[in-house]
Amino acid sequence: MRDNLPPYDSFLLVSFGGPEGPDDVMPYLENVLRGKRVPRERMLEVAQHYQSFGGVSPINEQNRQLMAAILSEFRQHDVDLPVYWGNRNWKPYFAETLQQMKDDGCRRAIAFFTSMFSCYSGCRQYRENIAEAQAQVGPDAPIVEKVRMGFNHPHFIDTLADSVRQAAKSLASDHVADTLMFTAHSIPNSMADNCDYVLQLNETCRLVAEAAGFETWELVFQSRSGPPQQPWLEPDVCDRIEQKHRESPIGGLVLMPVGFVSDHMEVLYDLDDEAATLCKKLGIPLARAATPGTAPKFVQMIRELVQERIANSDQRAAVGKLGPWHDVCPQDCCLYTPARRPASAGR
Ligand SMILES: C=CC1=C(C)c2cc3[nH]c(cc4nc(cc5[nH]c(cc1n2)c(C)c5CCC(=O)O)C(CCC(=O)O)=C4C)c(C)c3C=C
Ligand SMILES: [Fe+2]
Ligand SMILES: [Fe+2]
Repeated sequence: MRDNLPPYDSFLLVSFGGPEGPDDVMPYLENVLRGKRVPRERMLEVAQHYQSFGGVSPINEQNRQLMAAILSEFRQHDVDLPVYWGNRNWKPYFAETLQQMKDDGCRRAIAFFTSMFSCYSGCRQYRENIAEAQAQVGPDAPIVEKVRMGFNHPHFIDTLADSVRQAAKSLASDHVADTLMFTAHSIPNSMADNCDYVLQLNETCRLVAEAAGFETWELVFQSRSGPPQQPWLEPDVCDRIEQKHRESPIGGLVLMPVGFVSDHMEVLYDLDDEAATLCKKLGIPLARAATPGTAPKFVQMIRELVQERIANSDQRAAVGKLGPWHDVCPQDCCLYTPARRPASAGR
């Protein structure tokens, strides 16, 4: 069956999407939270975060810039694929992008998801979304195959380590960066139980800390949205900063948003506003490390993940203990209870 597949003829950037004006905020959040157990008060609270930035999330502009950087990287390295972009929660939605790709004659795409760690939200849900979009477009919809997770790719580790070193340096003139905390999106424990999210995050943090010259580090979580009675991954970033500072005063804190590839609203609000306000109150010097954005090594990683897939190469760059992650997700990959429809298309 795989032997009869058409050659790869396109690249698809798969992302989350964000509102582009005040009227978009509520419909966007309704999309994000569909099927999720999140109290309405939390939804309204998050709506205020977006409204305080004029209702515009920077994520879409960041993805446009990432697309341009990927296209330029492809051109410089003879990767002859057109670049497309689709989102789960805002325009351009996957169905319109796949329709456009079909109209342009694309039959088989390689996809990069803007999630570096495996969980329902960052892996399986995207594959389900793509399968639904393919069903809408019809039998000639392009096949979509994702590249493997890049959490332990050497260029990703280098990108984050550069960023941690840079942040530590920005503190160094009058304060010593003695504390390194990595933050990732909290998820329900019941979601974390069925995937390798925490395993992969710990491995990335360990590798980045080592490369950046930190002997100790901690992984903490942010942007929790569940009801109080539902256990989500902890500790929360602000709780942990406060607790750690009480145990032994922090001389200088580097916060690295390891779980996010660009400075979107959850980074700007939960870290640059909330965590920064807390640090100011406690007198803790803080440097927030930059997310990858369009960093050249990050874009190079995306290009190399695409090339290894096209070449069907057995050379798979990966550092650390876990080895290169799977190209094709197994049937039960990143399941989330209550059980959902199997994601059989959008491999
Ligand atoms: C049950 C899990 C999650 C809920 C509920 C949730 C609510 C929620 N999320 C955002 C905005 C963003 N989330 C992003 C990433 C992200 N979200 C979850 C899980 C839940 N979010 C995970 C595991 C992740 C990381 C993996 C991924 O899908 O990317 C992002 C960043 C997306 C990106 O491409 O960088 C945003 C933005 C809101 C507003 C929200 C509602 C309260
Ligand atoms: Fe989220
Ligand atoms: Fe997966």
